[in-house]
Amino acid sequence: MRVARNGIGSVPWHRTSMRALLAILRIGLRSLREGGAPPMSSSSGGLRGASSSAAARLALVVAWSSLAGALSGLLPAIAGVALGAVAGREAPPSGGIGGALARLLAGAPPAAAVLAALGATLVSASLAVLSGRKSSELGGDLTAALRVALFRAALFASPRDVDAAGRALIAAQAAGPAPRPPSAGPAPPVRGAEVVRLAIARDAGLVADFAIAVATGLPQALATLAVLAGSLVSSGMALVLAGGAALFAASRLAADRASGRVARAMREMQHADTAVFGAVGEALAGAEDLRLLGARAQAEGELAVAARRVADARRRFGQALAVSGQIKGTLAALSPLVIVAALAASRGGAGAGEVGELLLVVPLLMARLEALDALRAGFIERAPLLRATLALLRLPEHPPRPSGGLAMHLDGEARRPLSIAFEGVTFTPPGASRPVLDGVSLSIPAGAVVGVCGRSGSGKSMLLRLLLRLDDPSSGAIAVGGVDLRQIPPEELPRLFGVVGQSTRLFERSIADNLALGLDPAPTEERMREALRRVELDELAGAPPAEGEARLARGLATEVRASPPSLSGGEARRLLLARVLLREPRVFVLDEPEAGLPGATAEAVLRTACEVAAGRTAIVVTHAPHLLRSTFNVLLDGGRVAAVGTHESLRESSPLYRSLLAEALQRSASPAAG
Ligand SMILES: Nc1ncnc2c1ncn2[C@@H]1O[C@H](COP(=O)(O)OP(=O)(O)OP(=O)(O)O)[C@@H](O)[C@H]1O
Repeated sequence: MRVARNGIGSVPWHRTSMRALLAILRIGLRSLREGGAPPMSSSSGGLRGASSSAAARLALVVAWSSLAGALSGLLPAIAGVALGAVAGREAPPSGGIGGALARLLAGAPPAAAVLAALGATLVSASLAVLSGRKSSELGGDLTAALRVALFRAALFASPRDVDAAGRALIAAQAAGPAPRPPSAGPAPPVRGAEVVRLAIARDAGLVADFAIAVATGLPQALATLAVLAGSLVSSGMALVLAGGAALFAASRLAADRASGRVARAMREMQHADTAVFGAVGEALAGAEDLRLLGARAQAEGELAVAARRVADARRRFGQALAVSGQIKGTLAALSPLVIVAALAASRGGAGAGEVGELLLVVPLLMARLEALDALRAGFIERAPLLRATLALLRLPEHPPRPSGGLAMHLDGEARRPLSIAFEGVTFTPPGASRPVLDGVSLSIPAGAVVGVCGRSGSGKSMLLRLLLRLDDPSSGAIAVGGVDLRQIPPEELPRLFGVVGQSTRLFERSIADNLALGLDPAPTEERMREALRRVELDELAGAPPAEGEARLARGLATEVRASPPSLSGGEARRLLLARVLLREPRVFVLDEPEAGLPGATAEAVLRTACEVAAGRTAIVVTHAPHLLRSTFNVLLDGGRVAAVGTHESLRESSPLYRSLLAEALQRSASPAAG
């Protein structure tokens, strides 16, 4: 028996895969029921129409499939009776379903028996078509619902966890005794987030299709086999059942090794596909950087390696599939032997009806056993995919919600500024050997604008990450307005903090859409224009061009493009500030809002930022302390608070501050900086 490598222990594959599939199905159906929208969303979501009692639809599909399967199990007996009637046999078959049917039709003209057989065949085929249609509809809806559920899980989780899950997914696909691909050089790098993107785009469909195949194929095959078994045993043809089962068992044993190879080849192929997807995503996003670095040929080479691996894996998959198919085909071709053996056992006592029934029973028996085997192989092949998909769906939400009684809301209070307190905050990144922040205690009064400075790598950005709950302290606590951050529901954080960070980005949509992102109701155009004017972006506010100015004024409908960029660095930074302004946050968090801008622009942007923040609590990280002459400043060194004070007092008391000041002044004075 195959044993799953899933970290759960030595649990057989079929139990873990089946459990994973059921759990995924439950999550998918729940997502379908919820309309595919996250619980906090106010929109109804596009799937709600399709979601009406998803579980009931699934139950109906299972019922149709079972009925279609049971009826097709009856068809050989019905056809046998019809053949017997046409052949003019006097005595009806003694036992079984055939006997019962023959007795039912006794005395009826042969044409009636033939019509009954045709009618039953038609009904069975119609049921199968109906169940097929319903199941493919459900499969489409389930794919959409799983995509949404996977996307939501990834979006609400910590990026660290998403990256780790993506890497684990690839590791699971690579697990097992798959032969290392012989060609194509070193393995392409794995990008966790890209793997998760592919899981949402591709794997959701694979998993949904498999779930529906199991939900329809399993009951159909079992129902047919149960009816066939009942019919054969009751009519004294148990030998046919035993012969068919023996032949199938032999085929399964022979094909088992081959389907193991198919499973490994399939995983290898998915792995290689993922590498291509990751390489394409990264290279296209950084195409201009690659060109400027002269690294386009290298990127092309890496993609070629990944693409060659897919070709190799596909070839091996095709070979393994052909061998496994041949083994099954050859043994299926031997199935007439079972008929011959059954006829020999009847010692010539079989009439046309029985012969006809046997001719239909054996292929049907083999087909249904093979359908069951295909599902079994499917479970083996997809075991890593199912487990990894479930792990993705179960990614913990970040930041975690406060448990019921602990939740505190800052919303009810007047919109007065809030104080901030760091108390003995230490943070060591997962896997790192030493803390990035070490016992930081800091008290920021309500309404103060505080500058944070320090050398590169001193922990300035990390301090802000912890305040924004992008990470949580390893020890110590942070309080805002006297409330521990961990007690504030995560959905309230966007209204609490207005952030312009080093990597805060605009999205590829209009300026108005960028400004309104996350605000419900969206601000009026007039409010947007006012915010743009406050950050000195009059041109984007739609003001007419100055007299004699050739450039046409750009307005709120102007599309933001990242590559090539449609806004200058300074414009983009000001637009981010306008976005923060519109949110009316309680605390401004600005991480080097002037970074990368030339001297005069940097100073102007920082001045605007401080004006925007005036009267509210604000933390401004900057490399240029001289830009924060009027604020109370905190100096970080090696993850610790080295000194606090006004610009003047720090200049007098701290050699580190003086040297940072000198470096910053030198930078802003040098032509390269401006
Ligand atoms: N996941 C991590 N694992 C290990 N070290 C990390 C991790 N994240 C950050 N660090 C380290 O923590 C230190 C502080 O980083 P941080 O980004 O806060 O510095 P900073 O003061 O903002 O620097 P800069 O001014 O250059 O932006 C750096 O040395 C950085 O390499």
